[in-house]
Formats: sequence, structure tokens, C-alpha cells
Amino acid sequence: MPNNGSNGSREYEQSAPGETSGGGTDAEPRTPAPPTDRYEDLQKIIFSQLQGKSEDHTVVIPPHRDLNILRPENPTIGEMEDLEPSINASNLERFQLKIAQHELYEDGEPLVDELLKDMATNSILHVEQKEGGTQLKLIIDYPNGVQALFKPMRFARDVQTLPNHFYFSDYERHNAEIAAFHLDRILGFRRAMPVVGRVLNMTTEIYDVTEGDILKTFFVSPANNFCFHGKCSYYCDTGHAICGNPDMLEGSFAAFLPSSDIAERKVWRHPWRRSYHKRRKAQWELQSDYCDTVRTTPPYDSGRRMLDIMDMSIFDFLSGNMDRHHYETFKMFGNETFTLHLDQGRAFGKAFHDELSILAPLLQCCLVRHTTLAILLKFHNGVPLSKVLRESLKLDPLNPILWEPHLLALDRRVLIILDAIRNCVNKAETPLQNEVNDFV
Ligand SMILES: Nc1ncnc2c1ncn2[C@@H]1O[C@H](COP(=O)(O)OP(=O)(O)OP(=O)(O)O)[C@@H](O)[C@H]1O
Ligand SMILES: [Mn+2]
Repeated sequence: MPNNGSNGSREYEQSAPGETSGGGTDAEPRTPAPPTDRYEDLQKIIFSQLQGKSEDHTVVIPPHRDLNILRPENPTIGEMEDLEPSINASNLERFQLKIAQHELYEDGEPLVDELLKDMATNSILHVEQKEGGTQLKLIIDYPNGVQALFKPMRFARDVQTLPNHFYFSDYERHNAEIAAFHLDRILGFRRAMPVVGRVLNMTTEIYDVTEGDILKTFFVSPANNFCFHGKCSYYCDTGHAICGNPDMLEGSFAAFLPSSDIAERKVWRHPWRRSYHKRRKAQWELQSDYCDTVRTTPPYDSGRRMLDIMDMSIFDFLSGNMDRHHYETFKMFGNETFTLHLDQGRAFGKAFHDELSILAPLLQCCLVRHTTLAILLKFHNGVPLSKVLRESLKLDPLNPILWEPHLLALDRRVLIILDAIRNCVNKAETPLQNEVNDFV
């Protein structure tokens, strides 16, 4: 049964102007009331920046100070490496060579849909378990060198994170990967690789095309379903097997990143990483001026990186992803490049709970891109984010992808973010109240 958040629900849509809603408490989703508060104060900042005013705003960074908008240069991996797609190049190869310094793909890039179609329909030639991950993942080989990263379905859409599970012991959800790709695209970030859903025949599309130790982990369950558990450090045993119905299995297929021969990635420790320990706290939870430490340390002291961390915090808060321990960038682009949104498997776990600590970077630094604020305002005052995402997810073969309460949670969370930004703006205008309003 879903946890319906009986301990202290809040009506975020009725929060008073200037008051940050929530505090990590649970909230019941309900059909959002028409927005009575249109955040005209924040809209004013957006409009004045578009007219070239409010240029030195300390909270909302205007487009002409944002390298993601300015993009004095935006070379692609193909250009950097002097590589052209071969004549018979797959859509994936073309896509990979077009990955640019400031985004994975351009707005409206037709290769994305082509790639989703390929991964959802092309024949599967070979399957093997991905080494090194904590939870089971498979590498899928298609014809023409195309590869995808597969995460299996374990539970129905309405099963939420187990109440006694920490974020680090939560199961990964295939539908969270699919939904997060669509959400990232809708928010205009384009920092998540394309992901699509597909139903596999476990016999012909996994068992028959794999080899090695994984084969020894297949079995038929008491309910007569075909199951396997693979080998990994978390949930790879008979008690946590992945089972088909009876041998059909849903999963998410993420387009493969370019190999490290072509585009090496740098792995960064996330400054607001959680402790990954059941009793210990992280530095950012203890130190009130933690953001000052981060924002004066390279690469967070200049360029786009800090703004990307803010975007990631907003993206993760909307989707409820508490598992952002590291993030990656493409080495060839140096520090002035976007942060990849990889590994969203633990998002969309708690539909009735808004985890405010995920917003800690934004709450502690009081910084946001003009373009990100503008898009949040657009959803709040126009077509709600839940509706846009619901429509987008209809394109996936496994639709419905998200349980309805997860969609409704998005509109509630947009409001919480807007309230947080408003608080920041008010604080910046009346600095004496800083101490009183500090959240963490
Ligand atoms: N689309 C992709 N193509 C190729 N490699 C990928 C892709 N997505 C993720 N990876 C790589 O696989 C690694 C593991 O993926 P992911 O983080 O989803 O698994 P995980 O088991 O949750 O790992 P961890 O426990 O370290 O978080 C990532 O750190 C990344 O380097
Ligand atoms: Mn992970």
C-alpha cells in the first residue's frame, strides 16, 4: 500500500506569499487550485532582465551573464575529435558525435526520436551484465554497434520507496529513468541521455543471447514466472530476483554515452552529496555558510558550473531524487560545459513527500538561472508541468510511465521552488533579515 503521508499534510497552493512552504513534511497531492499568486514579483525580474535591466541581480542570473546562453563557442564531440559519422552510421553514432559543449542535443533534434525508436524496436543481439554498478544493469547490443543501458522493472508503478529504506538502499526504478529523461527535456536542460521503455521476452531477448555467470542465476519462481538476479553488490540474490510475467519483462533503455576512447568523462563529487551513512551527516548539513565555501572554490567560482548545480538541485527536487552523489562532465570541454544528468533510477519514489533537503543548494546559495526561473513561472502560470510531462510520456511504449500522484507532485513542487526563490529575492533586498530566514 502506498504511504499516503498521514503525518502532517500541507496545502502548498495556499501558502502565503513570501513564505517557503514545507520543511520536509508530507503533503497530499490534490488537483492544484488555479494559481491565485502568479509570482508577479518574480515575473517582473524576468521581464526587466529581458529588457537589459536588473543586470546585477544577485539571485537571478541574467541571460547575458550565463555561459549556457551566451555560448561563445559550442563545438561538438565530432568537431573536437575531427570525426564524421560514417556513411552507414547508426542514429546513436550520429547523436554521440553531435553532443556539444553546452548540451547533449539541440532543442527539437530529430535524432532523439529516431534513437528512442531504434532502442524500442531493433532486434537485440547480445546482453551482458554491466560490471561495477551497485544494482543490476544490463548492456544491450543492437545491430550496427548500437548499445543501451537496461534497468529492469521490479515493482508496479504505485509502489513507493519503502518507509524504512534510506535513499541509498532504495531500489532503482526503470520508469524513473524514462520519466526523468522526459522531465529533463521539458525543463530545457537537455543533459540526460534519451531513455525509452520496452517489454522484453526474457527467454529470447535475454537468456538466449547472454553467457557467463548470469545464466546460472535464472530460475522459475513458485508462481511459475521466469526470474534472474545476476551478480552485483545490492539486491542480486534469490530474494530480490527480477521476475517476468511469466517471461515478459519491462525495462528502461538508455542510449549509451560515447565510449571513453572518443569522449572521456570526468567524475566529480557532488558538493551537496549526502553522507551515505545511516547516522552521519554531511558537511553541508552542519555548516551554515557551506555555500560560501563552495562558491569560492574552482570550478564553482566562475562560469556556468554553480548554475548547473542549481539546475540539478531543481531537477532532483522535482523528481524526488536523493541519490546525486557524483556527477560527470565530458573532459574535452574543460570546466565550461554542462553537467550530465546520469542515474535517475531512484527518482519518483515518494509521491506524497516533498524532500526539501534536495533543494539545499538553491536554499543555501540563493542562485538561479534566469531561464530556469522563467520556465518554472511558465508552468505555474500556464500549462502545468504535470500536464506537459503526462503528454510527453504518452509517446513512450510503456505509457503510463508515472503513477498519477507523482505527476501531481510536480506542480506542488514547482510552487515550493518559486516560494524559495521569492524568499531569496526578499532576503537579498533586506539583508538584515538573513539570519532569521536561514533554512539550514
Ligand atoms: N547511458 C549510459 N551509457 C553509458 N554509461 C552509462 C550510462 N549511464 C550511466 N552510465 C555509467 O554507468 C555508471 C553506473 O550507472 P548508474 O549510476 O545508473 O548505476 P548505479 O548502479 O546506480 O551506480 P552507482 O551505485 O554508482 O550510483 C555511471 O556512473 C556511468 O558512468
Ligand atoms: Mn545510482
